[in-house]
Amino acid sequence: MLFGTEILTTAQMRAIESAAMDGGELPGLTLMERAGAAVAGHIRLQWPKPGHATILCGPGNNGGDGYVIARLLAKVGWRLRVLGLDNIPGSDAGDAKRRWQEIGPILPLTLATLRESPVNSIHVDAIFGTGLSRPPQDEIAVLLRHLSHLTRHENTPLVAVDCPSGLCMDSGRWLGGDTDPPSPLAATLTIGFDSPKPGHLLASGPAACGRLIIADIGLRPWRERRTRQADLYAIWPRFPVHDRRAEPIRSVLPRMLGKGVAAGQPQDAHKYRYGHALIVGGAAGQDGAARLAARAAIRSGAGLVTLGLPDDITGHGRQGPDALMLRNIGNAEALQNLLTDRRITALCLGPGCGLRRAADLLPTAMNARLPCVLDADALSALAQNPDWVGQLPDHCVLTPHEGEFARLFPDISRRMKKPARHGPAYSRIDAVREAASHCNAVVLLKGPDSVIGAPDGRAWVHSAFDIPWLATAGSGDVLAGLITGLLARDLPVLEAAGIGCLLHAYAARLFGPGLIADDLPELLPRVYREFGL
Ligand SMILES: NC(=O)C1=CN([C@@H]2O[C@H](COP(=O)(O)OP(=O)(O)OC[C@H]3O[C@@H](n4cnc5c(N)ncnc54)[C@H](O)[C@@H]3O)[C@@H](O)[C@H]2O)[C@@H](O)CC1
Ligand SMILES: Nc1ncnc2c1ncn2[C@@H]1O[C@H](COP(=O)(O)OP(=O)(O)O)[C@@H](O)[C@H]1O
Ligand SMILES: [K+]
Repeated sequence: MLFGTEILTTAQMRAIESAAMDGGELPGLTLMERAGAAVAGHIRLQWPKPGHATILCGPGNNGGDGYVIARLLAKVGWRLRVLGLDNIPGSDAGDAKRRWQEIGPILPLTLATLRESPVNSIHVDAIFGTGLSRPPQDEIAVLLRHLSHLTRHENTPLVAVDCPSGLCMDSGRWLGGDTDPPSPLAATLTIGFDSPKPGHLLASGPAACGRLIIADIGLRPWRERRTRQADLYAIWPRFPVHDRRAEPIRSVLPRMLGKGVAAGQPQDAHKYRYGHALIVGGAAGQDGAARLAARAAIRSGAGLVTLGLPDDITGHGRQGPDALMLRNIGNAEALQNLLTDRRITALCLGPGCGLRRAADLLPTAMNARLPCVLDADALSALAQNPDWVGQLPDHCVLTPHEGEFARLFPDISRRMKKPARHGPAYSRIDAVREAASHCNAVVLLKGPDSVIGAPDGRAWVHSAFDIPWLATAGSGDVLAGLITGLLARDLPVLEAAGIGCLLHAYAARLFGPGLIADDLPELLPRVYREFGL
């Protein structure tokens, strides 16, 4: 099942470009003209009145795009300063450069020439693209430092061609050497080509790119002709994509979430057909977390949801929807007894559980061999007992935030945090894939750039940089409950985690700032309506 927008690594992008060029069907210079024309077109949309532009052209094909942009803007009345370096003779970039030189001069790409640009000039960064493999050095490093200052502190508009220079497009991390620390650019607009790259969506990428647009340069036939199945998707693009590749997700959702005839369900369906989720929470004072999870589970469309709390608090007056069933789960034995009910189809352990209780209940929860979500304290209990990692049931989702991930997978986390000295740098996607394969479970590493990885290597990225208000106490508990509800409803495990992540963020997007976690489950019916369910 494929949906979302495919993310291409830089190596995959290069392979697709080569396939197009090698067949002679799409010469490199034509691709470069299309890339340059796409950027020039978006510059004109953003600034309809011709003004002044400073185009910074690097040594490779990214620089070649820059010369095309210069030529096309000059044609429609823009005033230009073009700064460039030597190009490899005979390259497409060399040809693009010569065509520009028939119109105007090229000044050296140095700090001194950059400083002479008029203050009202927009700047176009065509220095490095996906070919950057080591940290920028010497004169270019100095120039990028100044450009970083202009974009971050002087509000200089910057248009990045493919990506802001210095960013590793496989990880979204700035490449930095020992002597030249990274100079983070903050572009106004980034125009990427054909498909998003990991660097557009992860880590420092989104803040560096500003508004992201993915432009069509006619590579779709070669992208689709590949024999290997795609395994990396952006599941909710916050960027306009040139074609409608994101569309299928809308058609998959009704099938997965809808109930009744229209969704292909038998007409005699009853609540047990939609699953029974068990959410196990903790002691008084912390029981809110499990209550939030249970609310989300029942709003996921699960047929029944049971909230299991310790003996001492289930009797203390009810809170939350009356639709929830309450059970006393005082210890592992009580959990074991409850789990003999074969109608329970998924389990969530962790939110508000407390570490001791989570550690006490976790072996029993794992032994049930049910689809399950382990969150919060259950993850800490797992981190303290690394032997248990090998005993996780088949359909298991771990939902760590960065701190929990570091406790669970300290070596992987250290690799992810080591300074990025060369590309492709170790990314959140690499880390999650490694973790998922290590524990044979789906791992959802939460954050503004959530990555969901399956043990078979499939991975989905969800970008939530546009909704910082989702980072609010209890929102992770809601996510855990929502995923549990979807698992109870028999969604495959990667889909349950990914779609849970998507619906959760979509609810936050609908609500806007001021959101508290309690609002999220109540917004789910509106989210389903927006998806046409
Ligand atoms: N025909 C193609 O392959 C197309 C490429 N396009 C553009 O080309 C870009 C990729 O081009 P390239 O692969 O030439 O690479 P880039 O233009 O991104 O830059 C890499 C160039 O700089 C050198 N380099 C790498 N790191 C360096 C460093 N730290 N200091 C100094 N030099 C360094 C590399 O050896 C290479 O020559 C894309 O981002 C896109 O903008 C587009 O024109 C579409 C078509
Ligand atoms: N900066 C951010 N922007 C958008 N979403 C975020 C950001 N940081 C975290 N999130 C999301 O918010 C939720 C927080 O979960 P978690 O850290 O478990 O919080 P809690 O334990 O308080 O429930 C996750 O879904 C995560 O992906
Ligand atoms: K660039």
